[in-house]
Amino acid sequence: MGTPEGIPTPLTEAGLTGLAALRAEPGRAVVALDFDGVLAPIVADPDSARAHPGVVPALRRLAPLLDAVVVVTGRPAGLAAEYGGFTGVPGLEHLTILGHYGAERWDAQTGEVHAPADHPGVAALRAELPRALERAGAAEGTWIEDKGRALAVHTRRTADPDGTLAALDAPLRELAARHGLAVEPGRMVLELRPPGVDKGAALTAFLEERKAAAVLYIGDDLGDVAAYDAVEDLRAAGRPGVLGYSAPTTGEPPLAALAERADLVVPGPPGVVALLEALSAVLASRP
Ligand SMILES: O=P(O)(O)OC[C@H]1O[C@H](O[C@H]2O[C@H](CO)[C@@H](O)[C@H](O)[C@H]2O)[C@H](O)[C@@H](O)[C@@H]1O
Repeated sequence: MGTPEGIPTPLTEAGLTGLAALRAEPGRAVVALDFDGVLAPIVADPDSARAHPGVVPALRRLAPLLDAVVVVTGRPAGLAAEYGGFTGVPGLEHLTILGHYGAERWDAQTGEVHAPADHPGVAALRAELPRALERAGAAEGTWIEDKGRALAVHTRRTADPDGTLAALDAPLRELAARHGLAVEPGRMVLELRPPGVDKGAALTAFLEERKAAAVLYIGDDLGDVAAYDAVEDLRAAGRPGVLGYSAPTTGEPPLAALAERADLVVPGPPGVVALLEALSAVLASRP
């Protein structure tokens, strides 16, 4: 079910209120988007992930109608800018990327990444992780993604991705704790990263900075739960928001932690693009 303009009808009162607020005052609204699984289709090799071809055209139309568009991702901010195709794009001059769960920030206007100093635990972990995975009996196909200021252990390419992930959970948590790092679980991945940031805090700070009157957030993975919490906190404080969920199109089951809370569900990145296009058409035709 959707509106005549092609925007899915929010399933909840809070979502209806949030969408109405965004439509009433788009110039004071922020659209916040996760990268992998929302803007970029999920693929086996994270280095091959690229934004869906419809993303940049859709954002070019939408961004000038809003206060801001922000990408909130676990990726390094500069890498998300590159894989998204967001650099030097007319219409996206004000795009912001909050990378590494908010530790890094990239602004299209400068093309610069702002980041804190490296956490010393990551270098120590880098030296120890391959042996630790061997000791834990990690299944063939388990591999390490070196993200610079974090390390992610992927199991998607093993024979039993969920079983391998479950078996690695305890040893990786022990290892992370020993190096003063946090564990960030995701789709067939456990990331060991510096603590102290999450997508919720990053989103809240960005919305404060923009003095945003309404927000639409779209996520797909466990890292987005903190952003959902942040939007719900803002809603409780009287600031409208819409929670969007980009559901898997690859045969994976939906993630209950988001699917059960979402106001809007769309089918993966193609569904996100369709939503962004419908939204920009509606906003552009306002009297
Ligand atoms: O916050 P996000 O933008 O969703 O990034 C979170 C993690 O995404 C990546 O992993 C996921 O996407 C991969 C590419 O499609 C896929 O192979 C993997 O199974 C997914 O978990 C990325 O590799 C991680 O570094 C990010 O933390």
